[in-house]
Amino acid sequence: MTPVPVITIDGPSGSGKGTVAALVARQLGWGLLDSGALYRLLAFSARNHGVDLTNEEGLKLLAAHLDVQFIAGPDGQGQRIVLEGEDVTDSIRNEQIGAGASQAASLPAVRESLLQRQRAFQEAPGLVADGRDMGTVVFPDAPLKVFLTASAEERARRRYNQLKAKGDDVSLASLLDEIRVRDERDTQRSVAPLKPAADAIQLDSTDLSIEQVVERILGEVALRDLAG
Ligand SMILES: Nc1ncnc2c1ncn2[C@@H]1O[C@H](COP(=O)(O)OP(=O)(O)OP(=O)(O)O)[C@@H](O)[C@H]1O
Ligand SMILES: Nc1ccn([C@H]2C[C@H](O)[C@@H](COP(=O)(O)O)O2)c(=O)n1
Repeated sequence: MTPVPVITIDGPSGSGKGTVAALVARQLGWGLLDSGALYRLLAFSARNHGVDLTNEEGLKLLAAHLDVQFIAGPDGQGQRIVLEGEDVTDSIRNEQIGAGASQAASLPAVRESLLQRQRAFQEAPGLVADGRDMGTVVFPDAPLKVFLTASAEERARRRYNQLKAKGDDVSLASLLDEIRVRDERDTQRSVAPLKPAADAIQLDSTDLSIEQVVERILGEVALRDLAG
């Protein structure tokens, strides 16, 4: 039987993975895995349940029992994320939860605990999965792997514009610092560090628009005849 095709999009924070993955998935009519959301949900849940982000055993248990639903939005709208019956889609999108997610994600037992949950997203007709280790660990046999980057300055600028548009009070300099700290932790951890898979296509989006990145990826899909 032909395996369900997976496109993996890995890269550092703010490179545009989530935005591009959602657009590619929508264009192909495939499912979407926002793996970073799982680590964010864990950090959010840990805060709610009073579990310290260094408590590996406690986080492992929490990860194994995360009561979460990803609900596809109506056409043209993003998916909603529901944790223990509460819509937390927006509450998990801030730099504090992002930093907590990065901290929890450095613990081997936490990653192991979330592995099967991520692989269960591989359903017909196909899956677009974004994160840090989609191509290296979670879906090593994916027929198309993309490693999406952009300069730290450009990523901080994108994040600044995104948060400003939401009405958040943010500073470009501190966002750049946070991005650098997160890059350092995500690339230097001992398990599943952020790095391109040996067979990944590397795409620097610093000077590309979102539409150009999506087009490049869809071009690779067509080259490999993945969409049937
Ligand atoms: N090529 C691009 N040009 C300009 N802006 C972009 C580009 N790609 C993404 N953006 C914008 O940058 C912001 C961050 O993008 P996104 O959330 O997709 O990044 P990410 O890599 O998924 O980050 P994280 O890993 O922290 O979730 C969004 O506001 C998005 O619209
Ligand atoms: N596959 C993944 C996805 C995410 N993480 C960690 C590291 C990130 O800093 C944090 C938040 O992810 P984001 O939502 O910003 O993509 O979660 C990881 O280790 N592996």
